[in-house]
Amino acid sequence: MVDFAQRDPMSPAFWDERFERNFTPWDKGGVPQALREFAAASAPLATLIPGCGSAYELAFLADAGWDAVAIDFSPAAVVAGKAAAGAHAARVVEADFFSWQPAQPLQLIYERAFLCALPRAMRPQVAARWAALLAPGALLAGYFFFDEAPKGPPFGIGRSELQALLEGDFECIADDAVSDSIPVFEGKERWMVWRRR
Ligand SMILES: C[S@@+](CC[C@H](N)C(=O)[O-])C[C@H]1O[C@@H](n2cnc3c(N)ncnc32)[C@H](O)[C@@H]1O
Repeated sequence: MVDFAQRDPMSPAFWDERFERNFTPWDKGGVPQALREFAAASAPLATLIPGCGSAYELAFLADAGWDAVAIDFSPAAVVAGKAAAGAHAARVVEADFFSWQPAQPLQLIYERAFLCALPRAMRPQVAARWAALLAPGALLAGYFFFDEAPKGPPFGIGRSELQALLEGDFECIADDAVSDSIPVFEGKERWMVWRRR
């Protein structure tokens, strides 16, 4: 019998199936360079990593003294994330981004391959949730995937579409080329930092 949940990226089963058969072409296998540089230049921030997958960034930030939590709604992703997090495994939590509530105010949401994992129609809801979770001055920082291919995931976005999506609630304060992309994102991703208005 066909399991339709496995064809819907809004369903945890879609992602479970990929983690369980080790088909994770978005997975960098480590911490990307621009995040390393951002963290080195910043005081520790209370950070959320939504749709964390393998969550390499969680241990990196926690080891540096950041109060970071990583969430994913796929149980198989959480298993992978906890394994990568080692001593910080308790900070990798099974939760849905759209209903999870922070225990304390967030200062940063880190984005990598989460926005592009969801159907294009979900973008206004993702942006609204980012805005709701961040107080004025807090940051949304990470990797944004620019592409026009209709099929996904990953579902790329256009530059003007991203601007229109975020400019009501966020101001872009960094927009940089990425030096260490993996093949699926090569030449099509930017490191961006957006500050909540
Ligand atoms: C393409 S993967 C990216 C994983 C990770 N951010 C990375 O860079 O490797 C997308 C992840 O988002 C998770 N996800 C999708 N929708 C979610 C939701 N509503 N709440 C929490 N996690 C979600 C999936 O389970 C999957 O692990």
